[in-house]
Amino acid sequence: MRIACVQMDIVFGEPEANFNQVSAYLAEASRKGADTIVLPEMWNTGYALTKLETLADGSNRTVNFLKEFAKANQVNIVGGSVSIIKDSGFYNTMFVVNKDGELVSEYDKAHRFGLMDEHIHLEEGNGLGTFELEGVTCGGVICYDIRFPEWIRAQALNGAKVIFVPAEWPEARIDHWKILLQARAIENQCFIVAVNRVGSDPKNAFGGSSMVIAPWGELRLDMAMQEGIGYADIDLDEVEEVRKRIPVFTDRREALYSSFQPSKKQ
Ligand SMILES: O=C(O)CCC(=O)C(=O)O
Repeated sequence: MRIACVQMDIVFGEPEANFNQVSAYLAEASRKGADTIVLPEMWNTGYALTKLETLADGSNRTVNFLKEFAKANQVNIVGGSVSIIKDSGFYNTMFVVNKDGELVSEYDKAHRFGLMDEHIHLEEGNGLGTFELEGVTCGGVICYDIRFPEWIRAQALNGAKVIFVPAEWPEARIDHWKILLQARAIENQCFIVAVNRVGSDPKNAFGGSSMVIAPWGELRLDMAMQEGIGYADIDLDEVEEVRKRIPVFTDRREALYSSFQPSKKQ
């Protein structure tokens, strides 16, 4: 599977400019033979959370745009995430479409990041976010979600062999990003494809470092601060090889772990 990671700057609060940028990146990546193109988090609006009433997608625009491109160009798109409006409020949502232009996943970010006011402006998701792409079970989580190892583990236990992570991760904590992602790949013995943005918004400078990490933990792509598209070819047989070499999933002791769950506070 040839993966293309779109490490772009995002124009704060300007969906039109961002749709134009993403169109150009999708066209370039598909021209260069990508099977699966991955976008960053909240690429339509950036973190313009106080303006979501007017800016967030309430019309299926993003889904239709991704579906049409995917079908016309026979490419899978892990559509990063976008801000959208549903009946119950605003969400930070990842759409994934396959080469036939079918929507195979709609995942709402499960853990809201307080340092960036998500808990004030966004609703939290409750779905797991695993999906099939060309017969391979994949997972998707968004940015802050990677700080919750049990959440990524739940995807791996549900069969995910490749986990996609779109993000807007600040440069100030980019060491955490790199270490957490590598740990998530090693402990779950799966590929991690993580796409962060570059550039800045009024509150944060972002740290790039989009990466493809193999199930043994090696970096197959590290984009550092380079703006543009990075490519990596991944061989899914590696997942089985690593899982055979060190059979973590066979050796897990679920009953033991649950016997030590802390009792609820009164
Ligand atoms: O966990 C972090 O340090 C960054 C998380 C974040 O930026 C986000 O979830 O948008």
